[in-house]
Amino acid sequence: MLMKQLSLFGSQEALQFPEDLLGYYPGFVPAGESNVLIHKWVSEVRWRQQSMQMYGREVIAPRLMAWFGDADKAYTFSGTRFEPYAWTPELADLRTRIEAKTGFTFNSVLLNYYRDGNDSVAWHGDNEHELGRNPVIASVSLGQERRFEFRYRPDHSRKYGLTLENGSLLIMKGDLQHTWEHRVPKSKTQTGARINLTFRTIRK
Ligand SMILES: O=C(O)CCC(=O)C(=O)O
Ligand SMILES: [Fe+2]
Repeated sequence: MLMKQLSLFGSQEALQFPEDLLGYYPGFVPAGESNVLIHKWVSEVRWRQQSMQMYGREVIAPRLMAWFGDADKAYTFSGTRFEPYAWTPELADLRTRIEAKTGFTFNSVLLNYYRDGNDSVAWHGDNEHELGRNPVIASVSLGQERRFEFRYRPDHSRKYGLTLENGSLLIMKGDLQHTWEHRVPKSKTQTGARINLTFRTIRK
């Protein structure tokens, strides 16, 4: 499934993508449940639009964010400190299902709300100090499918992409965050709302 998904901007290089760094599980959240969760979270979550330091400049993040997790697990990225909201029953349930499926454990989750195709996340790696070396990140995507792209840090011309479908679970692991960057580019055609959840382990 992943091989089929990992289409390339170039050609036969797709074969060289280190697949042990990714796991992709389409349909992890059933469509009906996904719909209910999106509607609930769009209206109930206390979303924040962060301003953050990007390449030395203050920029407003082109999406909304919310951070949930164990009370003592604050998270700092791009110069902003996030104090977590407490786990909700739905988020705790999703976490349990991911842990059961993958065998990995998580103590926090970042929600990103992409209101339409103009919302995006720029090239970055989730290699913050709090996540430790070779973090495992479980990414659940709900709603509008969007393109998810990777580029190799030492050579930006090595790029790959996959489509994160409604209800899919993507596992990122190994040294992916240190050796590759990822992004969700803006889209003129994928205009619906999307919520992405990245389950993480804050080490402190
Ligand atoms: O929305 C996504 O699929 C990815 C979000 C992301 O990369 C992040 O929150 O670090
Ligand atoms: Fe990320």
